[in-house]
Amino acid sequence: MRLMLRLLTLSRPAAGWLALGSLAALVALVANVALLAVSGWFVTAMGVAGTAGRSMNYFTPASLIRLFAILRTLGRYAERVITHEATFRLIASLRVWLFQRIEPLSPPALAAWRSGDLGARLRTDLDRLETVYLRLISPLAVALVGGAVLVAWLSRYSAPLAWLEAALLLLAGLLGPLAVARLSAPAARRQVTEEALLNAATVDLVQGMPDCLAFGAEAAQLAAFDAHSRALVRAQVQNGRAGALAQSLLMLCAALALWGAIVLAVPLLRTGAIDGADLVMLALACLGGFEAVASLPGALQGLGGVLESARRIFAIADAAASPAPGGTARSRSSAKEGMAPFKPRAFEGDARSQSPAAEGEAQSALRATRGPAACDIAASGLTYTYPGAPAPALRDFGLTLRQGQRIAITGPIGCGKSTLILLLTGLVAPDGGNVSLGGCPAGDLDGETRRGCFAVAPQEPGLFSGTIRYALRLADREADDAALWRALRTAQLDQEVAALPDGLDTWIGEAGLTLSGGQAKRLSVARALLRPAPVLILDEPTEGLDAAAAEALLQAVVANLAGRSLLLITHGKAGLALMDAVVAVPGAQASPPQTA
Ligand SMILES: Nc1ncnc2c1ncn2[C@@H]1O[C@H](COP(=O)(O)OP(=O)(O)OP(=O)(O)O)[C@@H](O)[C@H]1O
Repeated sequence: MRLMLRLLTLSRPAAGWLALGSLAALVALVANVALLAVSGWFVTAMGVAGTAGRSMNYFTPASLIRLFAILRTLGRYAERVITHEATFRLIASLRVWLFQRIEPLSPPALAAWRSGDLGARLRTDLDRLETVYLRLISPLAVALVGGAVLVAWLSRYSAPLAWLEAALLLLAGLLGPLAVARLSAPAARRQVTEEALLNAATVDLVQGMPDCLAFGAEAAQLAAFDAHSRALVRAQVQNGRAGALAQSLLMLCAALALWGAIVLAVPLLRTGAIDGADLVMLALACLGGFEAVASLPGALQGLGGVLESARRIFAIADAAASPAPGGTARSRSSAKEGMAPFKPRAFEGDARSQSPAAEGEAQSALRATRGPAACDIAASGLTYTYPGAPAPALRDFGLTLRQGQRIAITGPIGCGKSTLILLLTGLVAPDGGNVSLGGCPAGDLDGETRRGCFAVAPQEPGLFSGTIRYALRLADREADDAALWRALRTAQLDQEVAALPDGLDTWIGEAGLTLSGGQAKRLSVARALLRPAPVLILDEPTEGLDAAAAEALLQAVVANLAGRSLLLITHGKAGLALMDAVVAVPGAQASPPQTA
């Protein structure tokens, strides 16, 4: 019930449209029942009049039939257009709502969800909510009002007939389907879960295919896939049976209503309270009334699955809203209440990088556009443990990086160097310690402002399916081709891109699969260079490059920093001589600080 109320609350923006669509559906329903009843009455009355050799006014019923036929068509058209439009808009906005809710989930929190399962929640589960709005709420309202109107009209002729119709409508449209839905709820829930599992297994299978083949594990993977597929089919069959049962009950009740109407109306005919044409009209109206509840069995039967989808959607939305373990959930709002919004100082440059030699092309490009803001970083006592991890990934770490400084972070594998990036950029909240950016406590900044301080080339480059131009413009949508080529040149990738037949328009495939590891890395570096942020963070940018290429890349990057700070995370020796200091993460052997 709570889930249903939350779903109804979410539909509030489209409530007006859904009400209008329901009104159109009501008009179509009433017109249809009236059309059936009046047609039956008219044909019978004409037959009786013809047999008796009497004349009758057929203009009025013929006009009514035409009117009801037009109203039915218009009503159905309007109902389809309005409710579908409203529902699709609602689902689209719900998708954005959910995306905005999960966006602040830090990468480690999102890593707990399988990507296929996340996709299923964002797509299939959300789409399934359409059933609630389109096939349940609106039809239920129409059935209640339309059924009440019909029963009230029938009661003018015969109270028992009205009661019988009401009882059968209730049984076929509500009680029966609810009972069937209750019986089939476990299967409905299983269907949703199995669909999601199959989705996740499909993604895993496709993404991990090369490894499966390499290790000869494809049979085991396919067996798991097959098991989910069979479980899904079993759940679908059970649901199909339950649906057939509810539909059969509906048809049985409609037939009973027809026969009940005849049985109850015959005595009225005998007493002269109604004539033969009225009897046919009442019987057909009773039968036609079942259109009001025709869609409810299917909708109610799917309710278990819909509620399961809603539960899955709210589970992930609530996970994003609840505080991260040991810290607060990342802020989605702009500055917190009462806090002054972060205003980065205008960038004035750094003496070390202001020499004409050091002032590269990137600097002039950045000055021509927005120019970086200054952002001194001061971090102290940073400690973070990943959810479920037995020990902190980073413990009591401190760092000071003045605007324009270049610092290398070194340390052994797994000592928390990449975790430091997540903590600085606010993608995870520290369990302990503080970060200040531009003299402002980082916790007071909204996510966008905070992330705006950094341009990051992560250890695992996140490249979308698209062209090289598309990948680069993710960092700066306004960057022209000249700027893209400058960034590629600094990242030592321009010659390789220029040699491609399509150049910047070369398609790099899903996750940059058509690129080598080193090329993907350098593309990610070029992308970070394009972002006009005051702090550049490069996580193992030289991985996969030989010593000379690694040195050349870092020399070019440093020459084109244009006053930006550089945080270089590295295992290697390349570029260390260009740094102002080398900081070892606790636990690692500290290298003596070096000056450029
Ligand atoms: N999402 C995660 N969930 C749980 N533990 C994680 C997660 N990401 C990293 N870790 C763990 O945290 C520790 C620090 O990881 P991190 O990637 O920060 O190390 P690193 O110093 O960058 O390693 P490398 O030198 O291999 O790049 C490691 O022990 C790692 O296994």
